[in-house]
Amino acid sequence: MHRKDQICHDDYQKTASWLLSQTQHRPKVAIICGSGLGMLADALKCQDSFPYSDIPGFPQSTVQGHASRLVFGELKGKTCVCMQGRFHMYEGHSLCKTTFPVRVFKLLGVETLIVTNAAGSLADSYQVGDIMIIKDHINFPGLAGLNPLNGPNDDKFGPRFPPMSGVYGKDLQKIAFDLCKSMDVSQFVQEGVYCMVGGPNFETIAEARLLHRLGVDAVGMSTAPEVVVATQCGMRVFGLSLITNKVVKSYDDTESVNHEAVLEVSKLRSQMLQTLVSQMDINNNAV
Ligand SMILES: O=P(O)(O)O[C@@H]1C[C@H](O)[C@@H](CO)O1
Ligand SMILES: Nc1nc2[nH]cnc2c(=O)[nH]1
Repeated sequence: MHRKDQICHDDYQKTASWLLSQTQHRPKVAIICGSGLGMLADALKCQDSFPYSDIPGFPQSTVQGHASRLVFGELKGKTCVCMQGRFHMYEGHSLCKTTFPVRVFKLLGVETLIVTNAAGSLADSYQVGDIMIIKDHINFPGLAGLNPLNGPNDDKFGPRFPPMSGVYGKDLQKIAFDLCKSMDVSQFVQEGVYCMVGGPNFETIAEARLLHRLGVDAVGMSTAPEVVVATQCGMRVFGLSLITNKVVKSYDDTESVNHEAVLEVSKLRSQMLQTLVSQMDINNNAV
């Protein structure tokens, strides 16, 4: 029995079949664009694009800075599909809806998922504008029982109890580091642990201190559910956080973060991120 908010295999298949009937592209790589990072899709050649409102079964994005389009195209010889706008739990979507596109991508034949997000830094050494290569995540909603894999397991997508160690592929991280060196931007590049919180409010100072003590380098409101679902169905995952602000950890600090500032920094660094993602040699499996 499926609960009302659960989605069955046929629902994913219907959306995938519709997309396959509308485009000749057969993507192997999917890219999810974080807040203000939608221009990553601009690098795609021979584009076919679909507003989410035209795609059967697709959720709608409600957040400023997230255009609602799925863009197919070629990137450095790879066929890609790019989400210009993701879905967040705080928008009121169930986690199944939030991650709906990832399973659709699996049915399209996608093998690698690239996730990007805007995040606030806890690590003292990070600067606004840095790019953090995600080496692992803490899924706070997941630890509290809010998991997109809850409910009856669909074995066609993967096992009931998928392991989550080594989720972010070391090979792809190394490719990214090497590329950053050759682009001469290593000084802006970090490697760290991303933590998803539910949002939509930003952190209190006590929460920020807690996350810092837990070893979190950057905090945001997305990504982990998508990565969990992609991992369960056997995709390789690579993740990037753009550090849009430093999370306030001191009661003496009078600064505070807001979404407009997040979008502003995203705009400033989106070109570098676009170059990095578009130049990554995903097919190179060298570790
Ligand atoms: O979609 P992402 O994770 O990039 O969006 C972040 C988290 C919130 O949605 C928003 C806060 O400004 O940016
Ligand atoms: N939770 C959270 N999400 C963010 N997204 C961008 N910056 C932040 C932040 O400081 N905290």
